[in-house]
Amino acid sequence: MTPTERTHAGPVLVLVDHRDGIVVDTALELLTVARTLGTVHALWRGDHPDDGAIRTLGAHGAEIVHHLAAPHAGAELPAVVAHELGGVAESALANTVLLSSSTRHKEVAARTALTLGAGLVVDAVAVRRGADAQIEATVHAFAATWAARVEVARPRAVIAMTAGAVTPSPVQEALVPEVRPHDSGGAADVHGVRLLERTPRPTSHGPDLASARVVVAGGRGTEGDFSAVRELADVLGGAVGSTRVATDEGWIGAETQIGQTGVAVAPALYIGAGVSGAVHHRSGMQSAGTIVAINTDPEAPIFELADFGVVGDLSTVLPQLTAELRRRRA
Ligand SMILES: Cc1cc2nc3c(=O)[nH]c(=O)nc-3n(C[C@H](O)[C@H](O)[C@H](O)COP(=O)(O)OP(=O)(O)OC[C@H]3O[C@@H](n4cnc5c(N)ncnc54)[C@H](O)[C@@H]3O)c2cc1C
Repeated sequence: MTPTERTHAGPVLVLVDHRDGIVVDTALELLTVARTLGTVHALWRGDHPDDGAIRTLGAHGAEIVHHLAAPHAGAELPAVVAHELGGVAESALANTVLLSSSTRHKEVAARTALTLGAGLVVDAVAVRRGADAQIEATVHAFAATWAARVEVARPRAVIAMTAGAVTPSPVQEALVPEVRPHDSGGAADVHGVRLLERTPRPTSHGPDLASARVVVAGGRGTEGDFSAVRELADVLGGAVGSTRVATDEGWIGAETQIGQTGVAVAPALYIGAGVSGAVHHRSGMQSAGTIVAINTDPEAPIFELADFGVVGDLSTVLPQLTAELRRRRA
């Protein structure tokens, strides 16, 4: 491959996640990274972004917002999102695509890379340009016991970034992005899959787990009673997480599971209550800024990585902690 073939120059396209029309933190993180790599384009799927959302995107460096109404059934299927993301990347001449490394978006990332013939990196915690403008990324491998630096060896790159890996920051002078409408490209079944049924799962009213700044997780030690975990998460404005034991037991929804086969989180604060710290769980939370462990067993492996530990019964410690936080806030 010649140096010209290897270049990743051109705009960087960011898939923007939003909730009820409000840009989520992970999207702001991606925009913050994107502008260190090149001109920033954002892809907004769903109802037209309102003025506030467009201002937020401009404040974080987006020069162009591509809008795709995506009104058809099955619009959220990864095959469909990937098809549309790839199409917009082609039309915008974007050789680099950034999206969040959530479970669903990893599939979108893989499919988009296939569509574009791009090099794919998932679970990236940092992205930069190398000496010859190639995209390089740092990924955490083997339950985050290794940090690996990789270079994308194709002219195009699709990078899925771990939530919370960077701190989002606005540009000094906000941009006023141009909004470009796009066609959604037809019904879902043209992409080889068709939506048969959609059943919303009951979710907590707290922030999104993958991008939450505070996560309070409960494990087997809760014995199925997550009320103290939820109360502490509420008072801290955090998300509730869990171990696989807790989800396998049916104590809490599978969408809260943190770890190798669950969600990877990197909050500023992780509190684990009745969680042993098994390697499969650690791989999803050990990038947290500060780790607090509450466990009756002083030999529990989670204490090896905890910044603060309490050896005690969570049914006593959590309510005390919650009460003290409430008292201080009052
Ligand atoms: C292929 C594979 C993939 C997996 N993927 C995941 C994954 O994604 N996420 C995940 O979490 N697990 C995963 N697991 C399971 C993982 O290996 C562990 O079994 C699991 O994380 C343990 O959950 P736990 O900490 O709740 O339970 P345990 O390991 O049983 O630990 C419970 C802890 O609670 C403490 N405790 C008990 N009572 C109290 C109390 N009253 N107060 C305070 N502490 C108390 C105990 O001392 C103990 O340390 C996976 C396993 C496999 C094989």
